Amino acid sequence: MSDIIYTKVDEAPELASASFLPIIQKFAAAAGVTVGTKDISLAGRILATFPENLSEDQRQPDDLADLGRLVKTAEANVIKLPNISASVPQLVAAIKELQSKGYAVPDYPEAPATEAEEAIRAKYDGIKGSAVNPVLREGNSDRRAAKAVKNFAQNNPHRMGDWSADSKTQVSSMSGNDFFSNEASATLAEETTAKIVLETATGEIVLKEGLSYPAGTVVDATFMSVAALKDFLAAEIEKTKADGTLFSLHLKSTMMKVSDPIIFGHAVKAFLAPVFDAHGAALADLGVNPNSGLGDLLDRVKDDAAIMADIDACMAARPPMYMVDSDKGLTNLHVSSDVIIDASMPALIRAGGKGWGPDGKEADANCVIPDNSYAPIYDETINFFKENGKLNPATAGTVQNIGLMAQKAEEYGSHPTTFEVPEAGTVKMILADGTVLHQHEVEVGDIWRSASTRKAPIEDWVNLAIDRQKAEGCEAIFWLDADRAHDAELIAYVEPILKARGVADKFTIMPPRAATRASFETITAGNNSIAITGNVLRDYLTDLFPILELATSAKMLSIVKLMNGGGLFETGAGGSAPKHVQQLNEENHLRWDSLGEFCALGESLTFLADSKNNEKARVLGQAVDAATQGILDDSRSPSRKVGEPDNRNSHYWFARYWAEALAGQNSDPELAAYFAPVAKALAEGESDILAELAAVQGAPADLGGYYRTDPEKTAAVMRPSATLNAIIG
Ligand SMILES: NC(=O)C1=CN([C@@H]2O[C@H](COP(=O)(O)OP(=O)(O)OC[C@H]3O[C@@H](n4cnc5c(N)ncnc54)[C@H](OP(=O)(O)O)[C@@H]3O)[C@@H](O)[C@H]2O)C=CC1
Ligand SMILES: O=C(O)CCC(=O)C(=O)O
Ligand SMILES: [Mg+2]
Repeated sequence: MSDIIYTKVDEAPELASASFLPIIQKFAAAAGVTVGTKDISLAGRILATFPENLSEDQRQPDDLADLGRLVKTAEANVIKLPNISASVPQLVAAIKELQSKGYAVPDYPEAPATEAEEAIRAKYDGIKGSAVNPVLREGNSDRRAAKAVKNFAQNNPHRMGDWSADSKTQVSSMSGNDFFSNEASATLAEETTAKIVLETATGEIVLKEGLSYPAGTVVDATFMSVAALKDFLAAEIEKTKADGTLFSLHLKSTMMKVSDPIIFGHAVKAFLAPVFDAHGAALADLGVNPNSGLGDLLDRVKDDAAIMADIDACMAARPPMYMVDSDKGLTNLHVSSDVIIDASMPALIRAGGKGWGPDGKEADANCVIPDNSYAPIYDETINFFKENGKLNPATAGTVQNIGLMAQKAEEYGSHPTTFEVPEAGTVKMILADGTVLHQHEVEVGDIWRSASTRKAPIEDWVNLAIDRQKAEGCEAIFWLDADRAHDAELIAYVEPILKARGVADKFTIMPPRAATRASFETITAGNNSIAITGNVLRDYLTDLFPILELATSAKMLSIVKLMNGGGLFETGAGGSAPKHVQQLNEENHLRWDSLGEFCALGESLTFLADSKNNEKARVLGQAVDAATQGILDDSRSPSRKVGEPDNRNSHYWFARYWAEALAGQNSDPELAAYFAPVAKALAEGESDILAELAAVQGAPADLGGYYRTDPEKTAAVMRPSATLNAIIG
């Protein structure tokens, strides 16, 4: 096993790796540190799942499973780049591409009819959505901006849209009968197994059995009423029209891969209600599944003039929609993974509450977030900016995050226990001894789910928060609502630990809405705060605050201290930025910023030094930090525009600063001697290297694929400088 594992992923970060990883491997080798890769890309995971469909030489090992085992050991030292959490359209596209390349993987069965198809569908459902992060996250999350990054953002504030008090932008959520209001929660006194059944007028359907929970697990159950959801969506469409704003829907269909695509599908149906009323049977015959989005629907009905005419008439009568890409006519409802709440809401807020309309112009938006569990943080953020104007990144303090995440905590681990209710009845969660832990009366189509959170992760999270508060000495808030069932169970864990460690006075506990306001007040005054949150708010806040403070979450330090002693270093909090690949394909410019990778690499090397007493790794890590500082100080980050320095240029500068720092240090003369000529060659090659990098920009770039690019073509595109390649080898 290599000392450090660098994950192979998809899209922009993977392209960046084609340029950056050879540099890392060369520098690490000089210190005897090995850096290997594991393939967790969408295409790689598909291939690893269907060995029986592939020839011997096409097969590939299940690297995700290997990594899943590794992160449960003290040996783990993994740099995890953002990967695709695939929606069905993305999954289908990846399958098509693999098939076209000669990999005989099966089609995705949209409507499985046989047992064999059911089995294939079950395998693909395991690959779908957020299927990687939950496997690797065997620890809680510590995300913050490194000091150097925050200082840089304050000294070089990004542009922010103005907020005005009369902005019509607002957040709209259900008035009840949602996951938030129906939640029940209990902490299990003893270890137990459990099953989930649906009792109907005619009998009992077992939804799930064989669940097992250790003592101390917090087990929740809740449901969203589909009738209430439908009424809400219909009313919001009317309200948006009356207000003259854009209709926008913000969900997390990737991480909430069972519940949110269903909610998304209801929105598609609500928006096109007259069309579904008039053509329901025809649409079903064409294989339309509203959960797959408007894009898929239009593709299936495009040859039916009558349906198309009714769609056009319906759209004309509806409020304008918030657009993903107005030039291409891609709406909010085209693909469920195109608008992901953690990125979409902060982007809209950063823009002064503006979204893009179908006319390509900015407008105020009605932000529809059906469930009330977490919507209040966005509502309160918007209220705060309407009252106080936009945040000033030059003077604002920072909000760090300590997130409860380990072992599939909370909603993000709830997929195996989420159900679209097949018949009206009572859902019961029944423990081994017959106790009914939770029960709900439900109707057909209601979305019922149970989430669980284990004791060890909760305790680890509280202790991590205590350590981090001690290190920072700043305000620290547990974002927990004593009036919410689940949060009340967590508070029962939190308070005794704080008391026992004598630090209760250092922390406050506040519901998310109040915590949002308090945190904005704190950072507006130039001070810092630590948000200690559950898993969903971890995800949301580590985009919200960074996007407002630093312009992007890609620059965040994201450390997962694994519970069994290993380290997982996630790069940034951002995703894989598909738009960046498109730009590279069209004009050979990659605007991806690898700052997250730089930060993670420094942490990973320092962790290696500490865990394996590897002093050479420490020297490498310290030099990485110096190189990262150099990138910031000298503004060597990629530009967004073709013809200007891009991701590849930033890697050249990183290599150069890294080599110079290693050559200039005196803790390890051997490393200094090795890197002196490297640094010299990089400096002397500067004008040639920059010219070679600049020469390729402007023309289209061929990567030989999207989900599975051709390694040679990719290397040719991402490493176009012969001079640099000769130095790196
Ligand atoms: N940890 C993980 O594995 C994660 C994976 N994802 C996956 O990523 C994909 C895209 O998700 P999306 O919601 O669009 O979020 P992204 O974070 O990919 O993108 C949002 C925007 O942030 C900017 N951005 C993000 N990272 C960088 C970077 N390193 N350098 C420069 N700019 C950056 C880009 O803005 P601009 O275009 O203006 O330059 C981008 O369009 C999905 O498949 C999703 O599932 C998403 C989040 C986390
Ligand atoms: O796993 C995913 O799909 C996204 C993860 C994410 O957004 C995050 O952890 O911030
Ligand atoms: Mg996120």
